[in-house]
Amino acid sequence: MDARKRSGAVSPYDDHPTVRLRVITPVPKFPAPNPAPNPAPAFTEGEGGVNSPSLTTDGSNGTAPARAGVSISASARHAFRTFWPMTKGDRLWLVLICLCVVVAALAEAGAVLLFGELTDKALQKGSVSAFWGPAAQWLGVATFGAIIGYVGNSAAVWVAERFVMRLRARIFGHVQALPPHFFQRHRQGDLVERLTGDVEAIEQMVVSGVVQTVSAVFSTVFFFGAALILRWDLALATFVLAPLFWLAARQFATRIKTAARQERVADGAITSVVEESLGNIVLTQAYNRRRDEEKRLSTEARAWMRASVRGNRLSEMYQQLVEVMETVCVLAIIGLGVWEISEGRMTLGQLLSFAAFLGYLFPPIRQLGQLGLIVTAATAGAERLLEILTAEPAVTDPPAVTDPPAVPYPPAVPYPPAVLYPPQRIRGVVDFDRVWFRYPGTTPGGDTAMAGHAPAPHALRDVSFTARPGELILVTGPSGAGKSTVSKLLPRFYDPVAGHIRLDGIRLDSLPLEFLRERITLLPQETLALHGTIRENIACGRPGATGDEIFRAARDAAAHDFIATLPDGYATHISPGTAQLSGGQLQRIAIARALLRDSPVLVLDEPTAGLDALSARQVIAPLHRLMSGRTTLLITHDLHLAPDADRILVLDHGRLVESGRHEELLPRGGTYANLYGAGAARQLTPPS
Ligand SMILES: Nc1ncnc2c1ncn2[C@@H]1O[C@H](COP(=O)(O)OP(=O)(O)OP(=O)(O)O)[C@@H](O)[C@H]1O
Repeated sequence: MDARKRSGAVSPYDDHPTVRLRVITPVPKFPAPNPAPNPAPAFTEGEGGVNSPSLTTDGSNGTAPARAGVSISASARHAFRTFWPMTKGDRLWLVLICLCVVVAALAEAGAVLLFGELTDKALQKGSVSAFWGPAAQWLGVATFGAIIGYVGNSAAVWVAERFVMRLRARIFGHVQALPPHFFQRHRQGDLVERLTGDVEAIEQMVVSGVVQTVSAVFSTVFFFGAALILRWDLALATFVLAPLFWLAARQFATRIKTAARQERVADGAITSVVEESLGNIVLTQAYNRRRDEEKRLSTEARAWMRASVRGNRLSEMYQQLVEVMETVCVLAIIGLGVWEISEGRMTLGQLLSFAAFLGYLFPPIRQLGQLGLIVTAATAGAERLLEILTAEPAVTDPPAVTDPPAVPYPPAVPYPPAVLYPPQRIRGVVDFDRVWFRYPGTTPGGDTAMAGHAPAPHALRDVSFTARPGELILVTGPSGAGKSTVSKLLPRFYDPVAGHIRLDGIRLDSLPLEFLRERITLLPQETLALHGTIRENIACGRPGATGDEIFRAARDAAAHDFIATLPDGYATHISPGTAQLSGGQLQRIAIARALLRDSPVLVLDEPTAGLDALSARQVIAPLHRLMSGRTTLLITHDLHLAPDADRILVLDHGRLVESGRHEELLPRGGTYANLYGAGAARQLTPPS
């Protein structure tokens, strides 16, 4: 039996065979963006929900130093307390695994005692008949230990993977509810790294860490107990040396952690560079940026290599130092043993058993010292995840209510006399009532990135208008005027900072989010495709739609004909950024999806942007069909549809500066007339 091997890992960079075989990959430590102590977003035991307390996100890339003033052990305790509740449901398994670990350690201690007996009774005397009894017992104990070890290890892997799966699902669920600006401020590669590597690091602390601690503590107790029984005086002399291992681990902890943190940050940076580069391959090739991109990757790869080499070198140094210390201890004990044998106070079997116990005893002691390294490395991962978990969604569901809101808004248009809440049917009256809005994180003081800067102006200032069912409201204005912001407030990606938005007289923030988003269809500027077939891409407008309904929607969106010419027709696979379909074709699939959704309110954000004249013409008719009978907000620079609009809202610097029909606004010679004139001039100007 290889004592070193069974003892498990010697550094955070090694495998840990005793409990589970996962490479421990320590992670970088993130600062808490709030100066105040950060409350843990505890996973509540009952439903496993995530509280999202006061932490704001700062877009940090993880290279910042550790939280000032918070010791490693305090942040480890904080992280453990935060994630431990997630083991609920598996705790009985954990107890069972720990029992297996304890029994396996006991079996090993028994096997070593039997080895001593075998040496004294059979080996030293050269008696074959005395061999069989202890040999059979040893084999029995070893087989029993192996079976228990197998059961324990398999269960540990199962529980650990379940924990990882559950934690990843929770974090992913939380990330999906975060507002768009969160994703603009975090590189995708870094988020991917957190959802993979960091999640596994937490597992190392919460599940494997607990099992490893139990294993190490009990192994130490058993082997030390057995050594005491054999020769208490030698055993005590050995144990005096135990703090040496702890001291060595302490010396290396901080340096190993720093290297591990740098490696993890570099890992995320490499993923980001690859993703960004491949996602932008056209630009890269068209502008001959290949070498620049290679240089970018090489810079990150070098940082990763440096950190990885440094981490492994430290880890190796630690291992070798510990081995030398062990050798010194073993030699001292053997020297003492030889003296004891020569004096007739000890048998050879006892000495060999004692030396074997030492071989078994050192690794769990070393492991206990080194558990600190594993935990501090995992703590860094925990902090990175906590940063995500404490990022608050910009909007939340209202508390479940069945009654009408306490203060009903006096409707600007006649409503049904009794409004059920949430109403059975939404007519689609959209009402902006003195709405002010500023993007989160653009206020100085609210975001470290903004400190020392002037406040960003409000994206919307005191905007009021009403859109009724069947109306086409065209929202236009110069670039940066706040047009797209209107489209983000309606499906509640954000809430106004002042004023209210209402749907059929009900404040949006008092409607369940899912309910609201089912009734407001947004066609964003970028044409969005999901991974899947064209049929699935259309059907996601209304899950459960029949084949006929999908075909009808595709026909009305003028998409059926081109889909039918594709080799796999509706079964053609597309994905985000697909090059198989043109922008106009993708837009028509998006229109088919929206038609199928059949919601009373429609928000179209630049539906013809990026399309050539022919493609733009091809989507106009389907768009008209889509808009018919609904409340439509059409956000656009393109004023082709302006004469058809029931009202045109002109925004400038976040303010609603003009409102009226095309023929009313044009003669005023204001912002609208300028925009319309500029658009017409653009079309009349021949390309140079
Ligand atoms: N995520 C964001 N974070 C901070 N500020 C933002 C964000 N998105 C937009 N803004 C700012 O809000 C203002 C309004 O932006 P918006 O996108 O609504 O303008 P727009 O009229 O749609 O412009 P364009 O016609 O160029 O699309 C701009 O000053 C813009 O810089």
